[in-house]
Amino acid sequence: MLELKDITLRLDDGRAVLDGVSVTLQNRKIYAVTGPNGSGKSSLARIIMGLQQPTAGRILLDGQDITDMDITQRAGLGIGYAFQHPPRFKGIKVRELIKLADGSRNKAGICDMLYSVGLCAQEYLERDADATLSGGEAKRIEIATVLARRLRLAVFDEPEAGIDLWSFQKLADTFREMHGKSDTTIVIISHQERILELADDILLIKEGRLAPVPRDIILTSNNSEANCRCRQSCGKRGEAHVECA
Ligand SMILES: Nc1ncnc2c1ncn2[C@@H]1O[C@H](COP(=O)(O)OP(=O)(O)OP(=O)(O)O)[C@@H](O)[C@H]1O
Repeated sequence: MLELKDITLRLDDGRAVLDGVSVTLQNRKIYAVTGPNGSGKSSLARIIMGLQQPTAGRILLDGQDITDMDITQRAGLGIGYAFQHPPRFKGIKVRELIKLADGSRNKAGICDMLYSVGLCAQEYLERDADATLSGGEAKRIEIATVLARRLRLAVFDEPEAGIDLWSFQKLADTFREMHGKSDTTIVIISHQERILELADDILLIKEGRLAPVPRDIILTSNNSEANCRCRQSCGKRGEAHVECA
C-alpha cells in the first residue's frame, strides 16, 4: 500500500540522514522500525507523514504519488502519526480530543479507547489535555486519538517512551488487538523487544540505510547492547572495550 522509493534526506552540510531507503509496506501489517539512536528512524516517519520533505525519492500510496502532499492532505488520505513528544492542547478536554479523532464514538467508546492505552476513563475524561498532563499521560492520550481514527496507515514514534511497564504491556496488547480487528497498517518505531515480537516485519535502519535482517539477529544484538556497560549502540556486542569508557 505504501511505497518508499529511494528516499534520501540530506542536511545542509551534505550529511545524509537517510540514504536511498526503498521499501513497500503491505496492507494490514505491523512494521517495527528499529535501529541505533540517530540512525534516521524518526526522520523516515516524518517524511512518511509529510512533516519533512525528502531531498530525493518518491512516496506512493496505492500507486498515487503523495510526495508533494503536506501533512493535512496526507491525513485526509488516512495517514496518521503519534509523535515521540506529543503536543498539549490548552482549553480542550481529553474526552473532546478523542471525540475529535473519531466523532462517531459515544462515551462508552471513548472510555474503551482510554482503557486500551491503560488509562482510567473516570479519571481522565474531563481532564484538560494541556501541560498539566505528565509526559506519559499525554503520550498515552495521543496514542488513543491515533488508534481511534481508524486510519489506513498509523505511525507511532517510540510509543514506549515515558510509559510505565504495566501500561506498555497493555499498549502492546492493544496494538495486537487492533491488528486483528482493523485494516490499518501500523508502523511502530521502537527499541522494545515486545514490539519487535508482535511485528510482522522488522525494518532495521543503520546509518540512514535500510537493512532488513532476521528477527533473532536483531534481538540478539539488542540484548547485547543492553548488557554493555557503557550502554551505547556501538555495535561492539556487549563487551566492555577500553574506548567505551
Ligand atoms: N533538521 C536537522 N538538522 C540537523 N540534524 C538533523 C536534522 N534532522 C535530523 N538530524 C540528525 O539526523 C540524525 C537522525 O535523526 P533521527 O531523529 O531521525 O534519528 P532516530 O533514529 O529517530 O534517533 P532516536 O532513536 O534517538 O530517536 C540525527 O543525528 C539527527 O541529529
